[in-house]
Amino acid sequence: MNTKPYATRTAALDLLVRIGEQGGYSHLLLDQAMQKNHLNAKDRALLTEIVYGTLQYQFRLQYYLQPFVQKKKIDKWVKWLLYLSVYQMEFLEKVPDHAVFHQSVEISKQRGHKGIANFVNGVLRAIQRKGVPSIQAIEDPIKRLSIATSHPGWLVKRWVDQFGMAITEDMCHTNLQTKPMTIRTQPLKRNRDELLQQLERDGFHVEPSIVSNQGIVVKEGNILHHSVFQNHLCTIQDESSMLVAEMMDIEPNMTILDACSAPGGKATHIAEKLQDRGEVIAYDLHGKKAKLVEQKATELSLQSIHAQQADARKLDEIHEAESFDRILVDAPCSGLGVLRSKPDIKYNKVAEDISTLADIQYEILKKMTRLLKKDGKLIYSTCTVDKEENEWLIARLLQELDDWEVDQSFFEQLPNVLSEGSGISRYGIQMFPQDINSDGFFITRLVRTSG
Ligand SMILES: C[S@@+](CC[C@H](N)C(=O)[O-])C[C@H]1O[C@@H](n2cnc3c(N)ncnc32)[C@H](O)[C@@H]1O
Repeated sequence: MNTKPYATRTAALDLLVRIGEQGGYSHLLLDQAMQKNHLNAKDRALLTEIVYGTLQYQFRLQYYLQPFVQKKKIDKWVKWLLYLSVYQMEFLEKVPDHAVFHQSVEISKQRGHKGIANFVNGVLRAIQRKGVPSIQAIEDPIKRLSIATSHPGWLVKRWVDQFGMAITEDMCHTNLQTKPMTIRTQPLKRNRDELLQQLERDGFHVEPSIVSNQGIVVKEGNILHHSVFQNHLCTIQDESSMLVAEMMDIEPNMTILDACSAPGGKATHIAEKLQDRGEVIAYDLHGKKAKLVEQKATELSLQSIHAQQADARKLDEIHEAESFDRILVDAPCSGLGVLRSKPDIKYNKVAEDISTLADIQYEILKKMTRLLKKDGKLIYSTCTVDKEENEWLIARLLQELDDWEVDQSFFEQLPNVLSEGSGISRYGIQMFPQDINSDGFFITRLVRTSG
């Protein structure tokens, strides 16, 4: 008997219970499960699809199941087994219903008993017979969008209040789609044109990024298995994330502070922009994470990065005032711009988390103003879509510090494709995931007022 289908579905079920009930990180646990179960490439792809798909559509699956399960009390693992089964029936055309029934029943018997197997079988067959309930029948537009795209109601409402229905709708739907892999060349090792040509020759479908002259969008092909990735000629980075260092206006020989730097995606990009001449002083609150920055710098053969542990809120005790040409605060944030790769975030965050984070972001940013040279530039970024952590935070800071302003040349230097987008405000740019099919990010650049 081929046990592989059970191995993949059983692994998917274990992961979903762990992530869904205990709040584990989806990307880390998925990696571990793949290694532990020795799955081949096809099963890895199926496991990823089932785990991410079920997590992404959790609310919609719950809505689909509700009329069939009603108020019956079921174990958590049975709930997740039903979710992953209905996900396959509704979203995966290549998996036939009879295979889903068979595997779900077998898993129910192995993990529970015959009574559970009968229940699961009954629910799934009733869904096949009667069909799932209609989403269009939900009258309230916020609730309809929340269920259809499986985002918490409070978050949909918050986004609609802050950005309007059209942007929110687009964003929620984009959050369910996969995003192309993007890489950043290490230009001191290999220039982008050469890398593009090499990858094309090797059968990849690649395109140059429109926001970074080091970026490449990999439309087809698995870069993780290619020597250019394994030999660290490039690194994986989202395009919005690449835009941060692009907007720092960096020149060689500068002294740059990266206050919240782990795992080092932007610190290494900054060092590359410096042509590895100058200094990148990189900190992170966690010592172990600061080590990751060092490791990434070593992999990419960058000498100009010095990473250490420190709380960014106390850096004025370590460094003298006006020490840096550029300071980056890529702040700890709610991560609402990266829901495509980390779907668990949307279920775990609550509105109060945002206010707590905004206080920390404010404190870090304010401390940094002392450390910047008179003619320096302070860059603030988050991978989130929320005004309290972004525009309103900058507005609050500028109200308190009347000798600071948003650097107007920042807007002139934005790539054309973004310069007239809906996310531009006087406080910076809010990139939505749908803008260039990348992560949601906020970026701005502050300077002291002249005169
Ligand atoms: C968004 S991540 C930074 C990502 C990084 N810049 C990159 O591009 O790879 C935010 C980082 O801030 C760190 N952090 C959180 N609170 C901090 C604090 N008070 N001081 C310094 N770092 C902090 C977190 O550990 C986390 O690694």
